[in-house]
Amino acid sequence: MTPQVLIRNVRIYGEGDPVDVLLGDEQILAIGTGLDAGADAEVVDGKGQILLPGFVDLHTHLREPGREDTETVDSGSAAAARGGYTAVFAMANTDPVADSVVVTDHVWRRGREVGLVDVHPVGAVTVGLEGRQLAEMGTMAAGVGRVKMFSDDGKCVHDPLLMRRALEYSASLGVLIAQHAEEPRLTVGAVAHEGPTAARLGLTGWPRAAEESVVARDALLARDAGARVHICHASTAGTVELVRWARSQGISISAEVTPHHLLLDDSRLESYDGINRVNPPLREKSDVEALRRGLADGTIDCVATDHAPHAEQDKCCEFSQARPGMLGLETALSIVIETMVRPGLLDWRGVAKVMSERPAEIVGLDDQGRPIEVGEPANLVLVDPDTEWTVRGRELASISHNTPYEDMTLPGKVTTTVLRGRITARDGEVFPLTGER
Ligand SMILES: NC(=O)N[C@@H](CC(=O)O)C(=O)O
Ligand SMILES: [Zn+2]
Ligand SMILES: [Zn+2]
Repeated sequence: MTPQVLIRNVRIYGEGDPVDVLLGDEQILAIGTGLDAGADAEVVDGKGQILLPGFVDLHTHLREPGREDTETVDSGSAAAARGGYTAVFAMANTDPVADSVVVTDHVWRRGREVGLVDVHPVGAVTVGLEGRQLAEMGTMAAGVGRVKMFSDDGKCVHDPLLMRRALEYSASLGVLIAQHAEEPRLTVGAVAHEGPTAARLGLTGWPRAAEESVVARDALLARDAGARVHICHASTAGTVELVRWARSQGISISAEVTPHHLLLDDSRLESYDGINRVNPPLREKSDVEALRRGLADGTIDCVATDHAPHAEQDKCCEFSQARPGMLGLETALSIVIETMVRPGLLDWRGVAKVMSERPAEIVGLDDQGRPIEVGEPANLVLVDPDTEWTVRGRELASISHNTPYEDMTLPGKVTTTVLRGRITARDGEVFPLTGER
């Protein structure tokens, strides 16, 4: 049995008067004032803080197996717990690729052993992410890891016939296909957003149409297959418009935006620092604005980090040689506060929606993103909205340090994360089930 946790004087969703919340045995036991806990209960002072459902990340790269020098299930889980996450989806572009139940079950088991966050493996859509042959989605879905989401992320499933078949299978299996929308013929050698900045800097451009053409195509394929499609890391104003249109047609489409696409634009590239290289690339201010508005009005369903750890030698090199990707798990909430809450585009209910409820719904997790009520699973995060902190890559829990926010002072901090009634992170310290960190 999990020892009880009593959170005192906290405002649920940042609304109403402060209350006490008693957690025990995986569930919320009581909500009220002046609650009493057992003698061995852990008491957390929630004064001035906000209680939200634990965050769910549909897009995380944990690099295990294959690049354990850059991140592992262990280190990535620590980053997730510190960032307020209670569930993450670990992308399939590992080495070996997660295109078989052996790999997906391994990732799931490692996650359970570490116990800091529920690590849900994402299965590859095609064998080896090569885009030629469908992977055994059904076998992965039936494994102990119960794969619920499939993606070739890192690469686009660009063959329309294969994508169509994948969508058809996914509909019958009841799983989700997440597409990295990138028409590869339009992005040969591309390293930066195609626009005035890339032209001036002499960087090969990645046009918006490379993303948007695949979003449009996949919306139509999903319509015809009677399937759902999820768009990874939406980065352009046009993608927001296309998702809006598709939904108005009754098409089952969902989309995520990353924190970095909500905050940063391609003016960052002036320094030629590889830290700013990411797929899809940082776009223009007008795209950032459209993505924020799209997230605020629900056209974009959720925030997903695309946490992409890379080794120093793979980032600290010529811009065009740098690997694309940025850390995101520990900074996501602060970026959402900075870009959405502070400007008045989202309230705390809205944060709960885009960081927890919608992602859980999209992928069909029934124990996450739940209302904060008695009897519901105790997967929760406690947030101090009034504090500020300065990001230092070396102080993050990830093995890699490639944060684009180095030395930036950001608002808001996760103080405590609770998974099934057990504290997984508190004031930056993490509490794994295994002692081998
Ligand atoms: N986002 C990135 O720039 N990189 C991701 C792959 C991906 O999400 O496309 C990675 O695996 O490093
Ligand atoms: Zn991607
Ligand atoms: Zn990714």
